[in-house]
Amino acid sequence: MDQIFYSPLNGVPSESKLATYMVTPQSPEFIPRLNSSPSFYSPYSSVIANGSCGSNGGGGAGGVVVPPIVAKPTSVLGAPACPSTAYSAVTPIKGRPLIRGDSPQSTNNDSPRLTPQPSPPPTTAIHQENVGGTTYFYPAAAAAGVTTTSQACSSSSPENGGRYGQHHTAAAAAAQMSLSFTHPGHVYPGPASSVLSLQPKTLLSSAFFMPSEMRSSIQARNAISNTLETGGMELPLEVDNYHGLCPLEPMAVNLKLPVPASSYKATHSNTGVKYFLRRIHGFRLQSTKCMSVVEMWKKLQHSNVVQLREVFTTKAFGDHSLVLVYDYHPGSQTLLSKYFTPSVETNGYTDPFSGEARPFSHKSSLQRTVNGPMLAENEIWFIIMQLTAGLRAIHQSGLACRTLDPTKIIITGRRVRFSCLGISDIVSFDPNQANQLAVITHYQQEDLTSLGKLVLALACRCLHSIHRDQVQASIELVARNYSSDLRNLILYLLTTTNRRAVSDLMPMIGARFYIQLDALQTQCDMQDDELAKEMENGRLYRLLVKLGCINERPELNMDVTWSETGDRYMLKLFRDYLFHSVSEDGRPWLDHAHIVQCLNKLDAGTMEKNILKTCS
Ligand SMILES: Nc1ncnc2c1ncn2[C@@H]1O[C@H](COP(=O)(O)OP(=O)(O)OP(=O)(O)O)[C@@H](O)[C@H]1O
Repeated sequence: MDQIFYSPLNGVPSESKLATYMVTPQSPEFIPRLNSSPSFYSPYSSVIANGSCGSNGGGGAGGVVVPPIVAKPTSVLGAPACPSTAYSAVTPIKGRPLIRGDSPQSTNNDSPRLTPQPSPPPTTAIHQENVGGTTYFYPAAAAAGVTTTSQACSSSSPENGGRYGQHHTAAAAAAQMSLSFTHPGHVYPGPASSVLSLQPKTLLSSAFFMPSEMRSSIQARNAISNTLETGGMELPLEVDNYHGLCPLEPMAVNLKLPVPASSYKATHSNTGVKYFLRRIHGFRLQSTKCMSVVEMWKKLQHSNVVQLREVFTTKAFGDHSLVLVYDYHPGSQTLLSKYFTPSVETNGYTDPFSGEARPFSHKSSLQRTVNGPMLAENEIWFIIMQLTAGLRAIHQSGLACRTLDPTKIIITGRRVRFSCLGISDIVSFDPNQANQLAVITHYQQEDLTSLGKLVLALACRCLHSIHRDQVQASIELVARNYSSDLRNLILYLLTTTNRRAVSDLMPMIGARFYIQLDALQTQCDMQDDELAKEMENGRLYRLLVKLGCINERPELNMDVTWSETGDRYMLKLFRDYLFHSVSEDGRPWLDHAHIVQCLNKLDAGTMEKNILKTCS
């Protein structure tokens, strides 16, 4: 529970138990107030009417309106003339299904449920009433409202021939035109029209929850992040400040790094945050001078770079190991596994006209790849843009990537990141090197050549395409299938006679940049909308937690401060109104919109009244 304390502002008497659970419209948080004076910004006035004896002409059910805030508990618990203890919030089920753009209210035109009404100005005048030993507090304005509503109630009583519940409630709603949500901003207003057109066909569930693809992808990432599979490897329980090591690759040998290495996911022992550890096997740090380079890498923050967090040496693995700690991005794939791994035959059928099986194929050997179809040009440019963005940040920091290889670039969803940066700088650090800058410039040029090879391999969807004797054929393939801009970019990067710079690639990307920017911003809009939805869901969840903690505590021996008696009994009635409503013929009446709407009203502290009928 959130421990938020407010200074007293209005005049609700401190004896009120309700004050303990008051939710302020300004900040609808649970306010535990033990041994402190009450502190409310404005009167809490969520109204729950209790069931009471009575009958109507229609179905033998009856109801009364009780004062706002609290009701007389004995009218339910000890109603002598009403043997039935069952009560129900009668709500018609005549509504049509909720469709996009509908508010839950609009589905039931003849529903007795109350519509949000304009709220009265905050008042500090409190009306106090003692009924049967229980003291009730409500704002003076509400007290007047009660009178009005009670009068409306009697005028539509069964004796007057009205259908008591519905007519009465409608009258109550009419009598409270001046009441409303104090904070209409606390309700998800539905998607913006700009987002609506981007979403797949509306499902009712999407009105409340995120799309199932988004949920399953987040769930998959979380599952990967939480896994503790060690793959049968004997690993130390703790390595420096990290525990829960899980290997991320079966073999402890890394082919693309200058030294044997292995990678793990691990949890930081103090913070519980997960990190990616790259262990360099059997490595002794010769000189601490290389720590200056480590510091430079640690400072480099970019959305296309996996950030280096720290470097330490350890003997926990039984040897002298160097461990580099990076940010962990669950669900990542290397570019190699995503784009250069042979696709699996799904049905056992092999196309006899593909690959080497067709010797006189018009296809070149480059095209006879089983890595999947050639990529759409936009996808290649999307990768180029992210790689050049990351590379630009690296080079501008006076560093070089040095491991620009498909196994050392990871892709998470649509995000591409350089991974394992700084390893080459540490393991091949030469303290005697006089001109470090000249060396870096050389490595930066090598980065650009490697980038050219990678783009060529991506365009041909084949790693063989960058072999010396294949390069010419590969570039012809690119010229045939893609724009001249892509071909020119590759040629520029592979022409090692000129001094190249990553910033020169920007004009070649040109207006494609705007396409990608548009795609990203559209994605941001959609995610923003989902966030708004989930924010409201989180608020409702907290509210339910609070209700759940208070409701149904018979073990507290009918203590008046608990829910079986006294003020908190109203919360139990409200819970039943939320979840246990039945239709007029006694069938369970389940409506998500009703629950959401009622919780929102509770949270906002509306002055509305609901009728609960006792079943005869
Ligand atoms: N920062 C990271 N967060 C999460 N997973 C990562 C991260 N960096 C790499 N990985 C994943 O860890 C696994 C191992 O990475 P590694 O760089 O060793 O790739 P590799 O293909 O095994 O390379 P090599 O052939 O050189 O061993 C890969 O599946 C990669 O997707």
